[in-house]
Amino acid sequence: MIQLRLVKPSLLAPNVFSNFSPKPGTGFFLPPLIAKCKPKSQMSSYSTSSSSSSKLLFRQLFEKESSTYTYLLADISQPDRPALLIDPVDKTVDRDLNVIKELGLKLVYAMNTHVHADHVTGTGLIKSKVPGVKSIISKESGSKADLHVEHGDKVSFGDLFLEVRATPGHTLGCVTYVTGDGPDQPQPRMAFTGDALLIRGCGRTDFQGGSSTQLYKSVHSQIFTLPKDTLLYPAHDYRGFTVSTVGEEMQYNPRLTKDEETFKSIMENLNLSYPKMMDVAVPANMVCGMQDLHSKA
Ligand SMILES: N[C@@H](CCC(=O)N[C@@H](CSS)C(=O)NCC(=O)O)C(=O)O
Repeated sequence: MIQLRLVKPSLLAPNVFSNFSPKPGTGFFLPPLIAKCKPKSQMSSYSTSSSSSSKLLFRQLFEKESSTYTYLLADISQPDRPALLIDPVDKTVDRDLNVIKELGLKLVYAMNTHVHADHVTGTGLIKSKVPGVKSIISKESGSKADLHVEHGDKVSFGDLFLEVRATPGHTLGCVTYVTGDGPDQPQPRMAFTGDALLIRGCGRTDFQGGSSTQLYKSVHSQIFTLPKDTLLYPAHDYRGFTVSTVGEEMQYNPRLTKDEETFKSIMENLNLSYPKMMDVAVPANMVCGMQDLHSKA
């Protein structure tokens, strides 16, 4: 297995938006499937067709109580068909694990885009049911997990990989996972935006270290700089949308197409009530769904 070089986390610039590339510094080695990469900004024409790669198996799964999307990705060109889940929900873990079994996949990672406030992550349950699966969340989230990622890291599964882009604003530790840029990676690219960017909307910024200024800057610098045909897959949708593109949201997003001051005013006046599950979900998600295990320890 190839060992990939990492930049020491402490050497990364605190403001990732002024300079996307990780700063050069002393390298060290971490678990081999997570490494630093340097994304390229590209522009191209866009369409709404789905992404294709002979290697990628992709499923979008839905949990209806919290209107959450969970994403399953696997490299089916590999004999062991390594797979990962992005934003699994505790209530739908059995369904998701059953699909993984039916498709003959080997689940390697259960990842979160951020500390969710409206539902409990499925990561903890998955780990208790499938030995060997590693939980992943951003270091910036302050949450406990097996592996912590930072802006610029790369999460590999088989020949495919996801690039980590910091997209704070909904919470401080929000990240967007973007499929790789390169030969054999899915085209168009796919971005799993968590609650940073929703289809024709965005995540609220009124709790958990949220900031409308940060959200505006991070979406513009880390998502809207992706190729326009990049497919956008959010963590939630409340109106029945399933997918969008960078080009579409740059043109039609009713919040993020505005100037920064107007955006801030929109966000200050959303008047949303707090998520019903917030008091249960946040503490559980700060330990990546391992609350029962930790309380018994
Ligand atoms: N009613 C739901 C919570 C709805 C909500 O607040 N959604 C969040 C993402 S989950 S924390 C959000 O950012 N919404 C933005 C928007 O514009 O709707 C519940 O009680 O769980």
